[in-house]
Amino acid sequence: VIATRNPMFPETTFHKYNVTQDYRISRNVLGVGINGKVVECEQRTSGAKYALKVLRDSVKARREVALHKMASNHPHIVRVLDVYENTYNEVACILVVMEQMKGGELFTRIQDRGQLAFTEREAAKIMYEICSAVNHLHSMNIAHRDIKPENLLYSEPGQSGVLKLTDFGFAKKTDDNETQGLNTACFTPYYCAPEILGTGSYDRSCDCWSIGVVMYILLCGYPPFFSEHGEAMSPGMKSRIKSGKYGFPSPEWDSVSQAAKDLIRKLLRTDPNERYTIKQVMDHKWITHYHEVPATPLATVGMLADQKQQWGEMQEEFDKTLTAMR
Ligand SMILES: c1cc2nc(N[C@H]3CCCNC3)c3c(n2n1)NCC3
Repeated sequence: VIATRNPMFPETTFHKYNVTQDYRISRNVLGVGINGKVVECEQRTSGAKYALKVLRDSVKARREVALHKMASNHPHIVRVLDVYENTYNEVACILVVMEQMKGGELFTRIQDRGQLAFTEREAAKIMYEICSAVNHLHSMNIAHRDIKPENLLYSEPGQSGVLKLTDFGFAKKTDDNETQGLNTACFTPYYCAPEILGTGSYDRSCDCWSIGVVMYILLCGYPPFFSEHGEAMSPGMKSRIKSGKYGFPSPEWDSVSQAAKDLIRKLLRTDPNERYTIKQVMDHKWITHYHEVPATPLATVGMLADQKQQWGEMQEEFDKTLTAMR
């Protein structure tokens, strides 16, 4: 069957025939996102298991799928195998077949380590993997804009698992079209104020903020910004984020390296223009020389277990801040 060309995203072709011709869809729901659910499916020819995401057809769904598929040929981004445009109970749907992530979420994996200490060097390796995925996206002018713990999954349980980024529901192209428009012959950009030219990099900078928050949680087991008594996005929390108020409290941060704290300071800058770009992160020795980072045991495993009941609130606050930044 020939996959037809899709005018919306010329480089992405969606199969028009029914996904059930190629895959048996199981009832086993793997996960639920705000823009669709993920169920297990089995490829009929090979019997191999995959993850299927069902989205109602829309411009937003097509953008998500096109950007994810464009970016998915990276070792730390969930691979997209096939995309279908089907009608399902008379509703137009987009169905994405992806590799199935069977190793659970990043922080669940760390929490379940029990007695085996989680070290700063392991945190640095994890950050290197996440940053390489983000570097790949930003070099394609794609901003993910939803980098958070539940979108960082392991491919397999146990040591063979590879950490990957998923969920492109908020991703967007950042080569901002107005600059393209302004590059036409009649316009001489060098007289133009910077804010007119735009750099389209504000979206990318929210990915670097997320990286800073994930790195902070990896190193201590709790988030840098939290509201008093857990109410969602309290005024105090909003001003703290704007003021960038957070610390490296004793004793859990005392043994963390200066290089790690330096990188966090560069990522959790409230002014997006001052915040490190992913290029600068990939030049930071704590990331590129992660194998030389001290293997100091961290308080993370114990703290994640103690903060278990606050974890849901932390995720909600992460979401509220991402929403505010997008
Ligand atoms: C590929 C994609 C995917 N997404 C998943 N879950 C999503 C749900 C929405 C938030 N992000 C993660 C799960 C998976 N997979 N596998 N396996 C278990 C759960």
